[in-house]
Amino acid sequence: MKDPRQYLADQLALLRQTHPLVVNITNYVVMNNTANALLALGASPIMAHSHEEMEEMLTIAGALVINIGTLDRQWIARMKHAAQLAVQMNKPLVLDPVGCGASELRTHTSRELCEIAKALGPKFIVRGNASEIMALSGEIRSTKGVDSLETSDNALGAAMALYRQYGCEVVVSGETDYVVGRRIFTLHDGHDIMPRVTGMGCTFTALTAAFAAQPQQEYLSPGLASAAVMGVAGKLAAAQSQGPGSFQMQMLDALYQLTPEQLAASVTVSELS
Ligand SMILES: Nc1ncnc2c1ncn2[C@@H]1O[C@H](COP(=O)(O)OP(=O)(O)OP(=O)(O)O)[C@@H](O)[C@H]1O
Ligand SMILES: Cc1ncsc1CCO
Ligand SMILES: [Mg+2]
Repeated sequence: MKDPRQYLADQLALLRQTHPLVVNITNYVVMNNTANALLALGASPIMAHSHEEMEEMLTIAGALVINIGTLDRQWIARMKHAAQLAVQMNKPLVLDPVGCGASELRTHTSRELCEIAKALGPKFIVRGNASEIMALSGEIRSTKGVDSLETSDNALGAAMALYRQYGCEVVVSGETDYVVGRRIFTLHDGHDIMPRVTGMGCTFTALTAAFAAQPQQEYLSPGLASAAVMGVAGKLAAAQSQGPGSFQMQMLDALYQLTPEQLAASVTVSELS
């Protein structure tokens, strides 16, 4: 990869030209927020989950999000079907294992989806908070819910284990974001108000899919691009906000206003050697 900053600027500029379509199977809590975040950044969302239309959806889409946030038996069947189609059609898939570790159902379903999606290799990406990534890898058995009890620093080993097991890029969010693939990057942007707004992680996941939908380059790290965008937009939005309510609104505006130059200049990224 050329300089990661140049890569990030190019990725954002490309997204603004191509408006990639992202199909989202996601949870009831965040459907509206994530659709708006994708639009604000310059991508195009569609929320769809029925068996009958999934093949057509993936034909026109650049990538698929599977977010297990409000799963049940029927949704799980839809998620597995969509994941199988994504593999057959070689479409990038980003999994958000929301609440993995909070129930056996969530942990088991996340692992089943990983088993299906691993055939995609680096076109499969897992984005979760530290607790979710540690539970998915088996490093911890249970978690409190959808919010992380662990720091992302503690999840680096689990992320590396998942990368080895499934060949996927693994993105761990938190005060430090870790992007673990063939190379490992850390980012120190964002703001501590972000975990006080529901669905910021789900937005991170959806934006990851928007970058995954971009035409391939020499080395593509959709998680690096989305981590940078979330972090820099988060910093800018927090500076304009009084609390979680105004932050949500400011975040959409920041995603909309963010320029490739600003992204490259403001991101705090380094590579672990
Ligand atoms: N303490 C923090 N300081 C700075 N940024 C943070 C902090 N905690 C989280 N973030 C940022 O907030 C965003 C969401 O990460 P988080 O780990 O809260 O996701 P999550 O737990 O999956 O969220 P949700 O399930 O509500 O969607 C990321 O962009 C991350 O970098
Ligand atoms: C709060 C919550 N519960 C299930 S999904 C979700 C959105 C944030 O992950
Ligand atoms: Mg989450």
